[in-house]
Amino acid sequence: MNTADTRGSARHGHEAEDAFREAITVGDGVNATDASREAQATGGDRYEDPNNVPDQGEMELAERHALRRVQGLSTELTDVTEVEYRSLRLERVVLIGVWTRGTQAEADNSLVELAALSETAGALVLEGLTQRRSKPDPATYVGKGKAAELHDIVESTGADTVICDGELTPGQLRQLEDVVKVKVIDRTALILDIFAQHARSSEGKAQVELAQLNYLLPRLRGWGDSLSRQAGGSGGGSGGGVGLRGPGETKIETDRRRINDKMAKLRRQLVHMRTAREVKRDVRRTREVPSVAIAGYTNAGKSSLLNRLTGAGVLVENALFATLDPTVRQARTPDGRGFTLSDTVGFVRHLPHELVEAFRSTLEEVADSDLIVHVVDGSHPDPESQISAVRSVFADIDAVDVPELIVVNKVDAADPDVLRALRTRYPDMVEVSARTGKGVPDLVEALAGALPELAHEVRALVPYSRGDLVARVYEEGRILSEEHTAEGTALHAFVPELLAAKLNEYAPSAV
Ligand SMILES: Nc1nc2c(ncn2[C@@H]2O[C@H](COP(=O)(O)OP(=O)(O)OP(=O)(O)O)[C@@H](O)[C@H]2O)c(=O)[nH]1
Ligand SMILES: [Mg+2]
Repeated sequence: MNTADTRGSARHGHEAEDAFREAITVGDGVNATDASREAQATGGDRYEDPNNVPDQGEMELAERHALRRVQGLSTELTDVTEVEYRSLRLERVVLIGVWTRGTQAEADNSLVELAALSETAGALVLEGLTQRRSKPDPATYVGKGKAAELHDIVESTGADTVICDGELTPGQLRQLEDVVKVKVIDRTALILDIFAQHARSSEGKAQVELAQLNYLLPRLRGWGDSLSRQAGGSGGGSGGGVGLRGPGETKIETDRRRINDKMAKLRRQLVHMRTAREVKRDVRRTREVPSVAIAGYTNAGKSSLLNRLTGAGVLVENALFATLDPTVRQARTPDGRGFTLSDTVGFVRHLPHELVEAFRSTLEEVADSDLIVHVVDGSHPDPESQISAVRSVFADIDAVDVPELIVVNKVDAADPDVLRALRTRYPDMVEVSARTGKGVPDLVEALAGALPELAHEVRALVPYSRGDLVARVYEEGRILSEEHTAEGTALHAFVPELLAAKLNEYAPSAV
């Protein structure tokens, strides 16, 4: 379709003065399936500082790019049965982003990511549009004239939902809906929806539902009056479509107090679940086996890497947020030292704060670990922006003191220039491909080297009745020598503190 230019120049009289700073970009015909997802990039942090007005030159340049289509955004359907299947349960969506700063490429990349998120949620992406503005319109997010254009696009494509690339106020959602006449959801609701679909454990489901209710509460009034929203299934079902799964309209109709009651109940349940998980973790702690958390941007290949390292059989999917429930696996260094490796939920730019709050206890496992393996998608055009998004979550959950090992994955598909830039920036990084296995031995070595030091060197003669202690030295320590004598096992080893104290009972005069 090449109607972009005509759409772009269709200015509305009342906003003529805004004309130069409102350039709407229209995207279509783009495939946000595998190819573009692999090519996706992350844009700048566009909503963090709405007062940061880009300079005039940038804006003028933007004007020249008016009505640029963002390529690669619409869902490609490969066969007819897929079309039928999707039309039953998927929504047809138009994406819209307000681009306040950064480059055109960043703005486009951000919309590509939004398309990937939308598809992960099960939507069919018809168009992607960005508008250049100094800040989002306080009433309708995009400017009034552009909202009217958006309405025309929605009508001509037959879309039933508009997804905005930001967090909108309840008022903005309602007013934009009034103009475009279809359901409008924002990035936060979209991410919550994906989490609702993917949560498996009861803790994960409770966390997501709490986050959804928290999001819903201030929006109760704005939603559901002018448009008839489908009722969502309760508790993370799949009934309501994008943005409406989970609490859904049944809850909208109930009063705030019931929602608050429900939230209080969920919080209580979560405290119990958390206690159970902490007990398990404490058991691991007393064994003094170091814990390594695999963290990183969503789709970076964390689960693939865990599988590669341990053969764990963890779900790998080219979808965002495939993993929501932490998986813990046992692993061993080449010299036999045991440690745990845990897979975690992926991070994303502007992770809704409701979710960071809800997932705090899960994320705290990252903060409590002895080492963070920060997996980076080397095949992404702009991995640095993903690294900084992930690090800002580390800061949120107080994980900044945990040693971090940067592991650049997907080197088989990475651009050599991108890798070169990363190497300069992170000289200690390890390069791997979970797919081909390349670099994995280096990673294992780097991991072994980065585990906390075994500070205690002990010599002990452990009686054969205490075979359990010898087993623990195998598990938690590093054995330098071992000899079976008449009185017991003579050991010379490096071990962690608690174990050293126990072994000292059998040391050292006899050795
Ligand atoms: N080319 C290439 N693709 C990879 C590699 N590692 C993983 N992938 C692909 O990247 C996609 C995401 O992999 P996952 O392991 O699910 O990523 P994740 O980080 O666990 O993702 P979430 O759990 O969704 O946050 C899948 O399609 C993998 O097949 C690699 O080394 N090279
Ligand atoms: Mg995963």
